[in-house]
Amino acid sequence: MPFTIAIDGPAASGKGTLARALATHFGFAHLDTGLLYRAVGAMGGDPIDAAQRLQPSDLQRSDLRSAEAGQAASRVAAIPEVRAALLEFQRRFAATEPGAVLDGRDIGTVICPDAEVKLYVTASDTIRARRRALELGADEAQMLRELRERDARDAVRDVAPMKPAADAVTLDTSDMSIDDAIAKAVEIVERVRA
Ligand SMILES: Nc1ncnc2c1ncn2[C@@H]1O[C@H](COP(=O)(O)OP(=O)(O)O)[C@@H](O)[C@H]1O
Ligand SMILES: Nc1ccn([C@@H]2O[C@H](COP(=O)(O)OP(=O)(O)O)[C@@H](O)[C@H]2O)c(=O)n1
Repeated sequence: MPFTIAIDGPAASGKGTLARALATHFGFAHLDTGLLYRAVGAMGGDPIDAAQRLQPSDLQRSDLRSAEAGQAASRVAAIPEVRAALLEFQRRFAATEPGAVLDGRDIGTVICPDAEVKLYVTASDTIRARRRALELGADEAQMLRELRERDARDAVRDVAPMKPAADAVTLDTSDMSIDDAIAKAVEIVERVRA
């Protein structure tokens, strides 16, 4: 039986950091599902067509981490046909790996509703903006506006909106160092695996 860890939460809350650390700690495979939407947004043209033609090599583009790519991702992510085109790949990843960590917005609610562990990672928007500004070398106030706009769009869309699954454990990392957050996440997973 595969063991799946679902990690959701708003932009720059620390999902990817925790997902990578958990994958390393437990020897699991990791899928950053945001990259799929970022790649579709960056491909240009008709987003539905882009999602249907998406190849693993499209995820290797070097421009996917930018704030602009994040905004473009959030716009194409609201299109139901784009989400439908990406769903099977994500589910298959979780089902075929003996242990898998997926991070995104709808992993615990839509992609892997039966995941053994569901984390909803949050932090205050000002702290998230500061972290992302530091990461990208960008202006903090601009990052705050960008994150708020993207979170609002992700939370209100009709299909697979960003929200915690009913059975998710919320981890607020506002006052946690990266090491503290990783230790807490490992502890939550270990409690389930025991
Ligand atoms: N607990 C934390 N304390 C300080 N910085 C953090 C923490 N968690 C993550 N970061 C940093 O914040 C930025 C965003 O984290 P990331 O894991 O990419 O978030 P997400 O995947 O949710 O967008 C990265 O630069 C990361 O190193
Ligand atoms: N499972 C997912 C993952 C990302 N996304 C969309 O893709 C965008 C980029 O996601 P991301 O996880 O790479 O963004 P960050 O949280 O790293 O800033 C999000 O703002 C969402 O609109 C989604 O809708 N569903």
